[in-house]
Amino acid sequence: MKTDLKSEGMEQTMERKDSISVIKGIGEKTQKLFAKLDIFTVEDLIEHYPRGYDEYEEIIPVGQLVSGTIATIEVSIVANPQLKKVRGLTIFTCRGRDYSGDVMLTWFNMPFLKNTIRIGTRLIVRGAVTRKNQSLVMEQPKLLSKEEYVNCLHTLQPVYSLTKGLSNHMVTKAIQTAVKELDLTGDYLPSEIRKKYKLVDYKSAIKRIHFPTDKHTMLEARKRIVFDEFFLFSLAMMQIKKTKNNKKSRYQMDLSEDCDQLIENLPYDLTNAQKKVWQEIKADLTGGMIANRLIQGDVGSGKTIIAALALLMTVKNGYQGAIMVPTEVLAKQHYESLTKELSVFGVHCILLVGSMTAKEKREAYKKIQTHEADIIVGTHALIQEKVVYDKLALVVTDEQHRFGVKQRETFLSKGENPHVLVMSATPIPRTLAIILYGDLDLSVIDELPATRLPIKNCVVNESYRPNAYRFIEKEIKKGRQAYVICPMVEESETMEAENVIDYTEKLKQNLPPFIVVEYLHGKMKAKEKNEIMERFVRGEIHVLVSTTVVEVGVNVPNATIMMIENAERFGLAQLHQLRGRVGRGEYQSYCILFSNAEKKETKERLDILNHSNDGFYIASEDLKLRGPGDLFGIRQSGMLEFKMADVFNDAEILKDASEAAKEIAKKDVRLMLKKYVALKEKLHLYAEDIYL
Ligand SMILES: Nc1ncnc2c1ncn2[C@@H]1O[C@H](COP(=O)(O)OP(=O)(O)OP(=O)(O)O)[C@@H](O)[C@H]1O
Repeated sequence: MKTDLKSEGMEQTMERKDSISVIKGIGEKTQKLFAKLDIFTVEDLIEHYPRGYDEYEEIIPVGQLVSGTIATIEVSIVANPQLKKVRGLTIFTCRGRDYSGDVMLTWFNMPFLKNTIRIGTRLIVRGAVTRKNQSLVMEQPKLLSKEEYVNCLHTLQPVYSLTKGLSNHMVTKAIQTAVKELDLTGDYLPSEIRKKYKLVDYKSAIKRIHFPTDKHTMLEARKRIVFDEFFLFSLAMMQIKKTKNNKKSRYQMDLSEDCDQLIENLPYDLTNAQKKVWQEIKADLTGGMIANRLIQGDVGSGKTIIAALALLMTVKNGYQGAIMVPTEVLAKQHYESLTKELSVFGVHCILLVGSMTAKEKREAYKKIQTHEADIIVGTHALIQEKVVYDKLALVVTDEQHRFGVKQRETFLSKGENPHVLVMSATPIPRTLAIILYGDLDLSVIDELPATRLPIKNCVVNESYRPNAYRFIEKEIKKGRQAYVICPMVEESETMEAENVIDYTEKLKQNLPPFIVVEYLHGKMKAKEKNEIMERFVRGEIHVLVSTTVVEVGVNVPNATIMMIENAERFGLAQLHQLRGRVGRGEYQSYCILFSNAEKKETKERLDILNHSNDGFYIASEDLKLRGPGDLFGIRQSGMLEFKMADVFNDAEILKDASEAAKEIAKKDVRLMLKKYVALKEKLHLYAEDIYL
């Protein structure tokens, strides 16, 4: 019926949940384009916030145009425009002039302009200025009517994320219509919270974030939106914690002497931090409630043995356990170390990864279903539909930030509410972790094994290269191994692969022939990667040249050198992760950071790594220097994806929002009170978005 109303031009009220097709001008084709941006409903559309703003400037004389800037000019067309066709592209060119000079104006694929732009036409145009063959050019400038120009002057024009075929103008127009026609009154955020935290109402926030009159109103709108994102997130986490975590577990366990025996068998003593965390986990598993715990610990702090202990306890209680990791290389490694450590206790581990043959997989499924397998180690393959577990009581996920909440949830649905341990080496401060992982209890391994020698670091330039090669040679002669992280190539994985191969060849020429050098890159098949990694683990490869695929979690304690090319191109947290691949054993380890960058800031940044081996410290320093950026890889996480909020930059708002959520949760976590009806509905939609 809605379409009829639209065609008849009758008054209609748009609903947030309506498809965007109710908006005038959005046909099937445009709808598909919006879908590429994950915009399906009117609500999605109004929550497609600008990624920035364009500030329109005063008209300037052509004589003042500077190449590389954006400017607005008013010119007369002084020669007959030209319309050319070049390889299917129509190019419309004309010469504009004002009292101070000439500029060429060019438009692509807009042949119809010839009907409106002729010799003598006066135009106001805005666009990027470049210089081509000595003349100034504006390509594809925006044509503005006098009225538009006056309206836009000194305002902030929204700039949106787009997709091919969808222009900023189209998105702006659609949002303008939605904001006009949608009833935005009726704020879901309780008024007492708005008052307490000095937040503008929802309607103003939406209007002003898209079409702000000035910076101040935009910032006010932004504050409200960021607050909402954090608030809904925190409240959702609190609900989960209340409803899911406070449930009785059907897998209440007893302590097992075998765990003590495993600790006895280790060639080292657990650190106090490891002991403390193990106590916490034992209390969880024997406590009768479903455990959901995040184990946070710096690289190399020894999280794996904690996972092994928990899995052993699970198996000794007659249940199955699973551990899911982000890469096959890592899965294989965990599989091998668990098999080695646990087979003496009669535990049967199996591996399940994507690269296995259909037959191998079928066998694995069978072993899982019949409980012949006690512990299943694998990648995403573990959550395939075909996998049927038998009494899956514990799920360990490694490096949680690589998995979204959705994947975690799918995994959970495989068992009957198993206990969950999430291992993370992401160095976020405890205060922040408590909020962001609000649905999990938190344990921190804040101590490295005492036997570890601190890694020796150096930041060097090209002139040090021969020394670096000799140093690698010396270490290898002592029986050690080295990682070399290749310069980054951003264009494509294929180019990256070629680059690694070329680089390896060059490196071989610079090292004596007895040194075995191999490479690893993202384009290689999982099987090939595994083979290389296995040979490296066995010590058959001395130097492993790699892209950052080695970053996550591999453990080869015999490797003592990490040499990183173009270190300035990496974030500090990533460099810290890479460096964490060495210094994992009893030998003195070294990290050589190559950088030819001259910039003072770059040097300062790398210097932080040079002087500290503490992930938390490095992260906080990097934050000060660079701002949040993608520092912790947190943006990749499904869980911490906010449309506008930034967990680091907006930490203050995050604190307030979580406080506000706590206040409500304390009184009425399920939002049963009448005054929370709108909030409940909003939260429901939000939660659907992040969990389903
Ligand atoms: N208490 C300890 N004393 C000495 N060595 C230990 C101790 N705990 C673990 N290790 C060893 O330290 C190395 C690193 O441990 P592990 O692989 O568990 O680190 P991790 O915390 O998972 O680090 P990452 O996040 O980098 O993967 C392993 O070789 C492990 O055997």
